[in-house]
Amino acid sequence: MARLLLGTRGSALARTQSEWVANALRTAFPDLAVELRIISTTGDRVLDVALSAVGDKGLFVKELEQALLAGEVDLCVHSAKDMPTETPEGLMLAAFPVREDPRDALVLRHAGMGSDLQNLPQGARVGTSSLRRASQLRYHRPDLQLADVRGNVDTRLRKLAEGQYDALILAAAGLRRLGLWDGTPGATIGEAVVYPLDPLVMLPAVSQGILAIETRTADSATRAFVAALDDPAARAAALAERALLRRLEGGCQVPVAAHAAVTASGLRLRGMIGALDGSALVFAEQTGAVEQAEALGVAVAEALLAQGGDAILAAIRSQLEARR
Ligand SMILES: NCc1[nH]cc(CCC(=O)O)c1CC(=O)O
Repeated sequence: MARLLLGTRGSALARTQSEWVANALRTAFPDLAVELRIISTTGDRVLDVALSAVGDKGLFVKELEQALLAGEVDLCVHSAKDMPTETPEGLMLAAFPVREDPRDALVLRHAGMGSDLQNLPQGARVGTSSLRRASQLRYHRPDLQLADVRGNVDTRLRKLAEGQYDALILAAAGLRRLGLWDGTPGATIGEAVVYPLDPLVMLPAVSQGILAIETRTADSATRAFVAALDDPAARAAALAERALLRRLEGGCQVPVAAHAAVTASGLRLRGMIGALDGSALVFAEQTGAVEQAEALGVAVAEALLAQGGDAILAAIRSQLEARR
Protein backbone atom coordinates (compact mmCIF):
# COMPACT_ATOMS: atom_id res chain seq x y z
CA MET A 1 0.00 0.00 0.00
CA ALA A 2 1.38 3.40 -0.99
CA ARG A 3 2.04 5.92 1.76
CA LEU A 4 2.56 9.68 1.38
CA LEU A 5 4.11 11.97 4.00
CA LEU A 6 2.60 15.44 3.88
CA GLY A 7 4.63 18.34 5.30
CA THR A 8 2.72 21.24 6.85
CA ARG A 9 3.22 24.23 9.11
CA GLY A 10 1.82 23.80 12.59
CA SER A 11 -0.72 26.65 12.67
CA ALA A 12 -4.40 25.73 13.00
CA LEU A 13 -5.07 27.04 9.49
CA ALA A 14 -2.13 25.15 7.94
CA ARG A 15 -3.16 21.91 9.67
CA THR A 16 -6.80 22.35 8.64
CA GLN A 17 -5.78 22.94 5.01
CA SER A 18 -3.42 19.95 5.08
CA GLU A 19 -6.06 17.67 6.63
CA TRP A 20 -8.44 18.75 3.88
CA VAL A 21 -5.89 17.74 1.21
CA ALA A 22 -5.05 14.48 3.03
CA ASN A 23 -8.74 13.56 3.21
CA ALA A 24 -9.34 14.44 -0.44
CA LEU A 25 -6.42 12.14 -1.39
CA ARG A 26 -7.73 9.32 0.85
CA THR A 27 -11.18 9.67 -0.76
CA ALA A 28 -9.78 9.64 -4.30
CA PHE A 29 -7.43 6.70 -3.50
CA PRO A 30 -8.95 4.50 -0.77
CA ASP A 31 -5.79 2.36 -0.55
CA LEU A 32 -3.49 5.35 -0.08
CA ALA A 33 -2.17 6.19 3.40
CA VAL A 34 -1.47 9.91 4.00
CA GLU A 35 0.31 11.09 7.17
CA LEU A 36 0.92 14.68 8.29
CA ARG A 37 4.39 15.84 9.43
CA ILE A 38 4.44 19.22 11.19
CA ILE A 39 7.45 21.38 10.28
CA SER A 40 8.19 24.58 12.18
CA THR A 41 9.14 27.55 9.97
CA THR A 42 11.09 30.78 10.48
CA GLY A 43 7.87 32.68 9.73
CA ASP A 44 6.20 30.97 12.70
CA ARG A 45 9.13 31.78 15.02
CA VAL A 46 9.24 35.53 14.26
CA LEU A 47 5.52 36.19 14.61
CA ASP A 48 6.13 39.39 16.59
CA VAL A 49 7.93 41.23 13.77
CA ALA A 50 5.87 42.91 11.06
CA LEU A 51 6.07 40.76 7.94
CA SER A 52 6.71 43.79 5.74
CA ALA A 53 9.76 44.52 7.97
CA VAL A 54 11.04 40.96 7.66
CA GLY A 55 10.33 41.41 3.99
CA ASP A 56 10.48 37.84 2.78
CA LYS A 57 7.42 36.07 1.54
CA GLY A 58 9.38 32.82 1.56
CA LEU A 59 9.58 32.78 5.36
CA PHE A 60 6.72 30.34 5.81
CA VAL A 61 7.87 28.18 2.95
CA LYS A 62 11.64 27.58 2.95
CA GLU A 63 11.84 24.92 5.67
CA LEU A 64 8.97 22.98 4.09
CA GLU A 65 10.78 23.03 0.75
CA GLN A 66 14.03 21.85 2.38
CA ALA A 67 12.19 18.85 3.90
CA LEU A 68 10.69 18.11 0.49
CA LEU A 69 14.06 18.32 -1.31
CA ALA A 70 15.67 16.15 1.39
CA GLY A 71 13.01 13.47 0.84
CA GLU A 72 11.71 13.76 4.42
CA VAL A 73 8.20 14.42 3.06
CA ASP A 74 6.56 13.70 -0.30
CA LEU A 75 4.31 16.75 -0.64
CA CYS A 76 3.70 20.07 1.08
CA VAL A 77 0.45 22.01 1.31
CA HIS A 78 0.77 25.80 1.30
CA SER A 79 -1.49 28.83 1.06
CA ALA A 80 -0.56 29.77 -2.51
CA LYS A 81 -0.60 33.41 -1.43
CA ASP A 82 2.44 32.78 0.79
CA MET A 83 4.47 31.27 -2.07
CA PRO A 84 7.26 33.21 -3.79
CA THR A 85 6.68 33.56 -7.53
CA GLU A 86 9.77 31.46 -8.29
CA THR A 87 9.78 27.78 -7.29
CA PRO A 88 13.19 26.23 -6.41
CA GLU A 89 14.92 23.93 -8.89
CA GLY A 90 13.70 20.37 -8.44
CA LEU A 91 10.30 21.35 -7.00
CA MET A 92 6.99 22.24 -8.60
CA LEU A 93 3.50 23.40 -7.71
CA ALA A 94 1.85 20.21 -8.90
CA ALA A 95 -1.80 20.89 -8.04
CA PHE A 96 -4.13 23.78 -7.19
CA PRO A 97 -7.36 22.44 -5.61
CA VAL A 98 -10.72 24.23 -5.87
CA ARG A 99 -10.44 27.84 -4.69
CA GLU A 100 -12.01 28.96 -1.40
CA ASP A 101 -13.55 32.48 -1.13
CA PRO A 102 -10.90 34.86 -2.59
CA ARG A 103 -12.23 38.01 -0.87
CA ASP A 104 -10.98 39.93 2.10
CA ALA A 105 -13.34 40.31 5.04
CA LEU A 106 -13.87 43.24 7.37
CA VAL A 107 -14.05 41.97 10.95
CA LEU A 108 -15.51 44.55 13.37
CA ARG A 109 -14.92 44.42 17.13
CA HIS A 110 -18.67 44.59 17.77
CA ALA A 111 -21.94 45.32 15.98
CA GLY A 112 -23.01 48.91 15.27
CA MET A 113 -19.76 50.01 13.59
CA GLY A 114 -21.09 49.87 10.04
CA SER A 115 -20.89 47.09 7.49
CA ASP A 116 -18.36 48.25 4.91
CA LEU A 117 -15.27 50.42 4.39
CA GLN A 118 -17.47 53.38 3.46
CA ASN A 119 -19.44 53.48 6.72
CA LEU A 120 -16.78 52.57 9.32
CA PRO A 121 -16.60 55.15 12.14
CA GLN A 122 -14.34 58.15 11.40
CA GLY A 123 -10.76 57.51 12.54
CA ALA A 124 -11.35 53.85 13.40
CA ARG A 125 -8.23 51.83 14.25
CA VAL A 126 -7.77 49.03 11.72
CA GLY A 127 -5.25 46.22 12.17
CA THR A 128 -3.37 45.02 9.10
CA SER A 129 0.29 44.35 8.27
CA SER A 130 -0.28 43.97 4.56
CA LEU A 131 1.03 46.75 2.27
CA ARG A 132 -1.69 45.79 -0.20
CA ARG A 133 -4.49 46.17 2.34
CA ALA A 134 -3.00 49.35 3.82
CA SER A 135 -2.65 50.99 0.41
CA GLN A 136 -6.28 50.30 -0.55
CA LEU A 137 -7.58 51.25 2.92
CA ARG A 138 -5.74 54.60 2.77
CA TYR A 139 -6.97 55.23 -0.78
CA HIS A 140 -10.63 54.73 0.18
CA ARG A 141 -10.50 56.01 3.79
CA PRO A 142 -7.55 58.33 4.52
CA ASP A 143 -8.97 59.06 8.00
CA LEU A 144 -8.50 55.51 9.32
CA GLN A 145 -5.65 54.74 11.74
CA LEU A 146 -3.74 51.70 10.54
CA ALA A 147 -1.83 49.53 12.99
CA ASP A 148 0.36 46.46 12.53
CA VAL A 149 -1.05 43.12 13.60
CA ARG A 150 0.81 39.84 13.48
CA GLY A 151 0.10 36.31 14.56
CA ASN A 152 -2.22 33.55 13.49
CA VAL A 153 -5.91 34.17 12.85
CA ASP A 154 -6.81 33.22 16.47
CA THR A 155 -4.22 35.64 17.89
CA ARG A 156 -5.50 38.47 15.69
CA LEU A 157 -9.10 37.84 16.73
CA ARG A 158 -8.04 37.82 20.41
CA LYS A 159 -6.28 41.20 19.97
CA LEU A 160 -9.46 42.54 18.34
CA ALA A 161 -11.65 41.29 21.20
CA GLU A 162 -9.24 42.89 23.73
CA GLY A 163 -9.85 46.26 22.04
CA GLN A 164 -6.41 46.72 20.50
CA TYR A 165 -8.21 47.43 17.20
CA ASP A 166 -11.72 48.46 16.10
CA ALA A 167 -11.51 46.26 13.01
CA LEU A 168 -9.29 43.82 11.14
CA ILE A 169 -9.04 42.87 7.49
CA LEU A 170 -8.61 39.09 7.17
CA ALA A 171 -8.78 36.68 4.27
CA ALA A 172 -12.29 35.22 4.07
CA ALA A 173 -10.69 31.90 3.08
CA GLY A 174 -8.88 31.52 6.41
CA LEU A 175 -12.02 32.28 8.42
CA ARG A 176 -14.08 29.87 6.34
CA ARG A 177 -11.56 27.04 6.40
CA LEU A 178 -11.28 27.37 10.18
CA GLY A 179 -15.07 27.12 10.44
CA LEU A 180 -15.26 30.61 11.99
CA TRP A 181 -17.45 32.13 9.25
CA ASP A 182 -20.06 30.62 6.90
CA GLY A 183 -19.98 33.47 4.37
CA THR A 184 -23.11 35.24 5.68
CA PRO A 185 -22.65 39.05 5.83
CA GLY A 186 -23.04 40.17 9.45
CA ALA A 187 -22.39 36.74 10.98
CA THR A 188 -20.60 36.87 14.34
CA ILE A 189 -17.44 35.38 15.86
CA GLY A 190 -18.06 35.96 19.58
CA GLU A 191 -18.71 39.74 19.77
CA ALA A 192 -17.02 40.35 16.40
CA VAL A 193 -19.02 40.80 13.19
CA VAL A 194 -17.84 39.77 9.69
CA TYR A 195 -18.65 41.47 6.37
CA PRO A 196 -17.09 40.45 3.02
CA LEU A 197 -15.44 43.30 1.09
CA ASP A 198 -16.20 43.96 -2.58
CA PRO A 199 -13.13 42.79 -4.55
CA LEU A 200 -13.34 46.00 -6.63
CA VAL A 201 -12.82 48.02 -3.42
CA MET A 202 -10.31 45.69 -1.73
CA LEU A 203 -8.72 43.66 -4.51
CA PRO A 204 -7.40 40.40 -2.98
CA ALA A 205 -3.81 39.20 -2.74
CA VAL A 206 -2.37 37.14 -5.55
CA SER A 207 -3.63 33.55 -5.07
CA GLN A 208 -5.69 34.38 -1.99
CA GLY A 209 -7.95 31.42 -1.16
CA ILE A 210 -5.95 28.97 -3.31
CA LEU A 211 -3.92 26.05 -1.93
CA ALA A 212 -0.72 24.98 -3.67
CA ILE A 213 0.41 21.36 -3.42
CA GLU A 214 4.17 21.21 -3.93
CA THR A 215 6.08 18.05 -4.92
CA ARG A 216 9.51 17.09 -6.22
CA THR A 217 9.48 17.45 -10.01
CA ALA A 218 11.04 13.98 -10.44
CA ASP A 219 8.49 12.25 -8.13
CA SER A 220 6.01 11.14 -10.79
CA ALA A 221 4.19 8.80 -8.37
CA THR A 222 3.23 11.61 -5.95
CA ARG A 223 2.52 13.95 -8.85
CA ALA A 224 0.03 11.45 -10.27
CA PHE A 225 -1.83 11.23 -6.92
CA VAL A 226 -2.08 15.00 -6.36
CA ALA A 227 -3.11 15.62 -10.00
CA ALA A 228 -6.51 14.20 -8.99
CA LEU A 229 -7.06 17.30 -6.80
CA ASP A 230 -6.11 19.87 -9.45
CA ASP A 231 -8.90 22.28 -10.42
CA PRO A 232 -8.53 23.91 -13.87
CA ALA A 233 -10.17 27.20 -12.81
CA ALA A 234 -8.03 27.51 -9.67
CA ARG A 235 -4.91 26.62 -11.68
CA ALA A 236 -5.67 29.23 -14.38
CA ALA A 237 -6.31 31.89 -11.72
CA ALA A 238 -3.13 31.03 -9.80
CA LEU A 239 -1.00 31.06 -12.97
CA ALA A 240 -2.41 34.39 -14.19
CA GLU A 241 -2.16 36.14 -10.80
CA ARG A 242 1.34 34.79 -10.10
CA ALA A 243 2.57 35.78 -13.58
CA LEU A 244 1.29 39.32 -12.92
CA LEU A 245 3.18 39.50 -9.62
CA ARG A 246 6.35 37.95 -11.12
CA ARG A 247 6.39 40.63 -13.83
CA LEU A 248 6.08 43.39 -11.19
CA GLU A 249 8.05 42.39 -8.17
CA GLY A 250 11.83 42.50 -8.64
CA GLY A 251 12.69 41.47 -5.14
CA CYS A 252 10.82 43.60 -2.65
CA GLN A 253 7.35 43.42 -1.19
CA VAL A 254 4.95 45.68 -3.06
CA PRO A 255 1.30 46.77 -2.69
CA VAL A 256 0.04 44.63 -5.55
CA ALA A 257 -3.30 42.86 -5.79
CA ALA A 258 -4.83 40.61 -8.42
CA HIS A 259 -7.89 38.49 -8.92
CA ALA A 260 -8.64 36.19 -11.84
CA ALA A 261 -11.87 34.32 -12.47
CA VAL A 262 -13.20 32.15 -15.26
CA THR A 263 -16.25 33.85 -16.85
CA ALA A 264 -18.40 33.05 -19.89
CA SER A 265 -15.95 35.00 -22.10
CA GLY A 266 -12.74 33.49 -20.73
CA LEU A 267 -10.27 34.23 -17.94
CA ARG A 268 -10.84 37.72 -16.51
CA LEU A 269 -7.87 39.18 -14.62
CA ARG A 270 -7.98 42.35 -12.53
CA GLY A 271 -4.81 43.87 -11.15
CA MET A 272 -3.89 46.82 -8.92
CA ILE A 273 -0.75 48.70 -7.87
CA GLY A 274 -1.14 51.18 -5.01
CA ALA A 275 1.06 53.81 -3.39
CA LEU A 276 1.97 53.03 0.24
CA ASP A 277 0.21 56.20 1.45
CA GLY A 278 -2.92 55.59 -0.63
CA SER A 279 -2.30 58.72 -2.72
CA ALA A 280 -2.43 56.82 -6.00
CA LEU A 281 -3.89 53.58 -7.21
CA VAL A 282 -3.92 52.10 -10.70
CA PHE A 283 -6.24 49.35 -11.81
CA ALA A 284 -6.38 47.25 -14.99
CA GLU A 285 -8.61 44.46 -16.26
CA GLN A 286 -8.35 42.18 -19.30
CA THR A 287 -9.96 38.95 -20.40
CA GLY A 288 -8.04 36.25 -22.25
CA ALA A 289 -7.99 32.55 -23.01
CA VAL A 290 -7.90 30.19 -20.01
CA GLU A 291 -5.04 28.33 -21.76
CA GLN A 292 -3.00 31.58 -21.93
CA ALA A 293 -3.22 32.43 -18.23
CA GLU A 294 0.42 33.44 -17.77
CA ALA A 295 0.44 35.65 -20.88
CA LEU A 296 -2.67 37.38 -19.50
CA GLY A 297 -0.87 37.99 -16.20
CA VAL A 298 2.06 39.60 -17.99
CA ALA A 299 -0.28 41.71 -20.17
CA VAL A 300 -2.22 43.08 -17.18
CA ALA A 301 1.07 43.76 -15.33
CA GLU A 302 2.32 45.74 -18.33
CA ALA A 303 -0.95 47.67 -18.56
CA LEU A 304 -0.57 48.60 -14.86
CA LEU A 305 3.04 49.76 -15.37
CA ALA A 306 2.05 51.85 -18.42
CA GLN A 307 -0.79 53.52 -16.50
CA GLY A 308 1.53 54.90 -13.82
CA GLY A 309 2.27 51.74 -11.87
CA ASP A 310 5.94 52.01 -12.86
CA ALA A 311 6.23 55.42 -11.12
CA ILE A 312 4.42 54.11 -8.01
CA LEU A 313 6.78 51.12 -7.78
CA ALA A 314 9.88 53.26 -8.38
CA ALA A 315 8.82 55.58 -5.51
CA ILE A 316 8.24 52.61 -3.19
CA ARG A 317 11.61 51.06 -4.05
CA SER A 318 13.50 54.27 -3.35
CA GLN A 319 11.60 54.70 -0.06
CA LEU A 320 12.51 51.15 1.01
CA GLU A 321 16.11 51.70 -0.14
CA ALA A 322 16.36 54.89 1.97
CA ARG A 323 15.23 52.98 5.08
CA ARG A 324 18.11 50.49 4.86
N1 LIG B 1 -0.98 36.37 5.41
C1 LIG B 1 -1.07 35.06 5.98
C2 LIG B 1 -2.12 34.23 5.33
N2 LIG B 1 -1.82 33.36 4.34
C3 LIG B 1 -2.98 32.76 3.92
C4 LIG B 1 -4.04 33.28 4.66
C5 LIG B 1 -5.45 32.93 4.52
C6 LIG B 1 -5.78 31.84 3.55
C7 LIG B 1 -5.69 32.22 2.10
O1 LIG B 1 -5.63 33.40 1.74
O2 LIG B 1 -5.67 31.27 1.29
C8 LIG B 1 -3.50 34.20 5.59
C9 LIG B 1 -4.24 34.97 6.61
C10 LIG B 1 -4.85 36.27 6.17
O3 LIG B 1 -4.33 36.96 5.28
O4 LIG B 1 -5.87 36.68 6.76
